[in-house]
Amino acid sequence: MMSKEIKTIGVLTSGGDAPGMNAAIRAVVRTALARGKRVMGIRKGYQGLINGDIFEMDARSVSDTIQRGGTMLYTARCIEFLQPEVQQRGADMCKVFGIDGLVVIGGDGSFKGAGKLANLGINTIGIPGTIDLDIDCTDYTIGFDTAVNTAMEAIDRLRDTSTSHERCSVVEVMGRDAGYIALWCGIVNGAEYVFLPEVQNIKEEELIEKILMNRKKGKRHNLIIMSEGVGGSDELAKRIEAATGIETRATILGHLQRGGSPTAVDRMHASMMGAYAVDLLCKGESNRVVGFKNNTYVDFDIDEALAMQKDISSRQYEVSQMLETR
Ligand SMILES: Nc1ncnc2c1ncn2[C@@H]1O[C@H](COP(=O)(O)OP(=O)(O)OP(=O)(O)O)[C@@H](O)[C@H]1O
Ligand SMILES: O=P(O)(O)OC[C@H]1O[C@](O)(CO)[C@@H](O)[C@@H]1O
Ligand SMILES: [Mg+2]
Repeated sequence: MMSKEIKTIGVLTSGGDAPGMNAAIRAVVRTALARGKRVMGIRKGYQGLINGDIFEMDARSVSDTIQRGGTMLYTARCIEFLQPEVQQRGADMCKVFGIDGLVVIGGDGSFKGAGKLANLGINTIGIPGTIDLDIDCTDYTIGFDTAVNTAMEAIDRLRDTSTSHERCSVVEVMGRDAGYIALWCGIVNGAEYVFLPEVQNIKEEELIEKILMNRKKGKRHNLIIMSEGVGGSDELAKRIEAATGIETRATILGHLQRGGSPTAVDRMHASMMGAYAVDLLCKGESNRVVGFKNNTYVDFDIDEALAMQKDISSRQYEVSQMLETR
């Protein structure tokens, strides 16, 4: 059977924003126009889709956006979209606006929504846009590089003040279920200890012991990095201070990690993935997620991609432990 020819491509961003989403939107819009398609921008993720917050885009709509953080299409976590009747409303709204192909830029939750629309007859393609790096079918997710560099620079600054006061710092970085930002910062900021949601055997006594040993060795500063998913940085700081007598401060970096101008790495992956997604739609594909594996752009069935479970790199974790102060 001949696959239907896509005439109008919609694009939306969903879930947490990520630096590089604008570069991905720009690539979708300009590639689609280059392939002779109409493009419709959908504001506020699935919320805007069901509300019909949809407008036509041209090449100029994405001018001066490649260097900007956030998403020019806005984003949302639309809880209603978990309901089948609301998903049907989304598919109907696509038809009202003539959208027969849809690119969804977001994380794993957003891909579940895209899968539902694909089952309702809208050709959909997902592009991994999340600072969390928590999608297994791809080695890269748009936003991670910018976010981890932002966290690294912030932690370098904390080290200056912490060392001057001979304090211990507990820093909480983003990652609800995923420890990638924490693990990377553990290595690139030279932390004494990292707490990750993927590693359950937290040994607080070992950490206290290490801080006391470090003080004996003349070390003036200790850095402990914790993923948001582990949580409790304030309480941990209080327990460390009580057990060691060393002044300890907790800092939660929070949403500042999601903002800022995207790095070259993010702009490049976003541009390549955006173009790849449109080409998949032009080939009649649907229910696919774009990935970057072994230095090549690839695509996977959404359901297969969602069934894959991403774990942290055991080698990176091993190296982070080896490089801690001994
Ligand atoms: N099971 C589902 N069925 C339909 N839609 C879903 C489903 N799960 C999530 N979505 C839609 O996708 C949106 C974004 O999902 P979620 O909040 O999990 O973020 P995400 O895309 O995983 O991104 P990130 O984790 O980086 O913030 C949800 O608010 C909802 O609109
Ligand atoms: O912006 P919100 O809704 O507070 O979500 C925060 C979550 O989003 C993420 O930043 C991913 O987008 C997670 O690291 C974090 O747990
Ligand atoms: Mg997610």
